[in-house]
Amino acid sequence: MCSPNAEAFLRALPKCEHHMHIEGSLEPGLLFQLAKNNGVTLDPARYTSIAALEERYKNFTSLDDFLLYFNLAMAVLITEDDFEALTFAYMTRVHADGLVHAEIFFDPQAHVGRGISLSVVVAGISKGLEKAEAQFGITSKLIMCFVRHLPVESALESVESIMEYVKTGKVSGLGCDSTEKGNPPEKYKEVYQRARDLGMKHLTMHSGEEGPAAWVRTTVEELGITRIDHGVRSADDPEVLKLLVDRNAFLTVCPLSNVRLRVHTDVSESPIPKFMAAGVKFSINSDDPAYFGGYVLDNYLAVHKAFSFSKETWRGLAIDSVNGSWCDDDRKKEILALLDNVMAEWADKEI
Ligand code: HPA
Ligand SMILES: [Zn+2]
Repeated sequence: MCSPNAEAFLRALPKCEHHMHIEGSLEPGLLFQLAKNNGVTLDPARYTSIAALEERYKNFTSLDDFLLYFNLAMAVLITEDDFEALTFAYMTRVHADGLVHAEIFFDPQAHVGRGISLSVVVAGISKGLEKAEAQFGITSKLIMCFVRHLPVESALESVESIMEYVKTGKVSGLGCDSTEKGNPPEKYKEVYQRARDLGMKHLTMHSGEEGPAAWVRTTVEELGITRIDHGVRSADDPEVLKLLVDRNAFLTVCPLSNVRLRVHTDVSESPIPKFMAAGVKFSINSDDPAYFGGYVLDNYLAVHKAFSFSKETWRGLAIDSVNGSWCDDDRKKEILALLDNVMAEWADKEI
């Protein structure tokens, strides 16, 4: 347990989230509601009740076991309003957690492949983000991910089709997710190169979640990508940690996800202290909050419970999180000013 003061401090700390799949914020309640609204029949063996589904989510055996549920559930997302509702529900929830900036993934291929047009998906998510900025002041960026379980050709098509939304500013970056085992990063060199050629500026990649530290090395050295989603397996190789520091790389770490997907058995096994000792920069994120037992603050609390950081340490992590963001310098300054205010308010209080 965290003390009430620690919880209040971590809630107040201005937080940025860089690793959250919007489809992974689809709570069982909204899932059943949208299935009903849209007349979607869910597999009755898997989707019996909210409680049963929540129990099943506590027993994922691997990334692929989770991905089965993650991909099945998307069937209920049909209309622009569905995507807007999903996005706004997430933003409302994290506003209460003290999130001030969100960089959000979505998987275009997963939607286009089942007949939902890209324009519907992007318009719905964008509306949810715009409404949240107007109402809560949370700034955001939208990042498309291509999925590793489909052929490279499909990823190339997906990157090409997203460019019209990059040009209008609705989409800001490219990531890569889904099954890691059997899909080493070098397989996707061409996809990232195409994105660069087309003018995509912000690049990130899920790497070193289940795959080895050597794949994080490849991601950095051969693909030239220095934002790494997860990257926790880097801690297995001190040379890779050194490479991450030398290249000023940034990891988006997801502690509760790593426990639910059995990367570690407990948050206390997270390599976060190793990253800090080595000087590797990272942020703390929820990944798929509806599936992994918590939103961004829950992840901060779990880290605090495991490692009992001081206020100053948390301040340093909050600064790294701001600096690792893809927002502009003015927004970074605003968030850092919020952080100064919080630190001043908490100057005389213990956590
Ligand atoms: O953590 C993840 N890893 C890979 N693919 C994913 N798709 C959603 N979340 C994840
Ligand atoms: Zn992820």
